[in-house]
Amino acid sequence: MGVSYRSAVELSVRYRVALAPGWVASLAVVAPFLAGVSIPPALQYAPLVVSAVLLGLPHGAVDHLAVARTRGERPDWRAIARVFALYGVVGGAYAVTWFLAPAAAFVLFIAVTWFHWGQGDLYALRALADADHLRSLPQRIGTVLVRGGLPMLVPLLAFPEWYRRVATDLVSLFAPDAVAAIGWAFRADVRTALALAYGALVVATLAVGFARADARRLWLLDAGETLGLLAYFALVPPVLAIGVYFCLWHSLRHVARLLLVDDDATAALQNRDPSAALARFARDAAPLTAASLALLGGLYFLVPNPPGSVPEWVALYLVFIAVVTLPHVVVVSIMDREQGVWA
Ligand SMILES: CC1=C(/C=C/C(C)=C/C=C/C(C)=C/C=O)C(C)(C)CCC1
Ligand SMILES: [Fe+2]
Repeated sequence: MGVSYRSAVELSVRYRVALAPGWVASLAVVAPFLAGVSIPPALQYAPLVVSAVLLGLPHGAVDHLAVARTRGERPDWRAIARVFALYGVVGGAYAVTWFLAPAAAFVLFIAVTWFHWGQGDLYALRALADADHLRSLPQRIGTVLVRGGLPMLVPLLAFPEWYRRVATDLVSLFAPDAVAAIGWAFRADVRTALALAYGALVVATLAVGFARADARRLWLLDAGETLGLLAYFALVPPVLAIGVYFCLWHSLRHVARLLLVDDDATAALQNRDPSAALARFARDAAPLTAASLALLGGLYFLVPNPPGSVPEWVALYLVFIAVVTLPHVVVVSIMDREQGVWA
């Protein structure tokens, strides 16, 4: 079975709306670093802050409508209630885990994001770019691990001290000493072993894809994105790199996916009116984005060591993102199954 999607929307529109902005943004962000210009650390937090209202947080705020729409149904209150229950149970349990075992919760956050951002790119390659070289399940698993490893592993290899600082900021909201439990991850021998294993996976996955590709152009797109992001995450400090990637790569691609399961938004895209399609998304996402920000405010009062600086507020925001990402991954995995992304 092949992946199912709305081929009704032309490839050029899918490229322009979903894929090109991420390419342009990552090139624009990497350029100053190649030129040796440094960006003040305070400014590096800006994209993550912006992601709370633009694309980032909102991309998950349509989950309550997404499963029904993917199945070609109108979301009724039962469908919506099921997703709310999922968020309450899975997100609630994970929130409790942050209080009880923050270091373990952090490691789980990295692992879940690794999978989730990889799965997003698998969909984008197959359904948005029409790539045909990922023919077997092992290739798809390899691609998910490679794509998710770009934002989650490459920064650990290239900027271990930044990575440790952010990990410390998150864990310290709950227990300042607990970060010692993940000190092993920053050791040179561990990072070298991870780099070798990951490098081998990248080469193997791209090589098998090359051998199986009918359309070399689309394999080139995959290889170009992979190696381009590898350079991007190796050169741009991670808070900035991940902030931009989160909004304009992962979230934008997922928003495009949501537009393609919404009949009215799809019609707008067919009419080459992406603004009308995005306006529909904004309307759908606004209520739960606002509710999420209120919950984030509530979390401030619950953590043992509330934030007092921008990095600490961003850490609190990331903990909140972690909690909502776990149920979000369940929703996206159901969409994957319905759309045959892995099949
Ligand atoms: C900011 C940052 C990090 C983590 C970011 C994560 C894990 C973000 C996850 C966002 C999600 C899951 C969004 C939903 O789709 C690292 C890697 C510790 C390195 C230092 C900078
Ligand atoms: Fe997502």
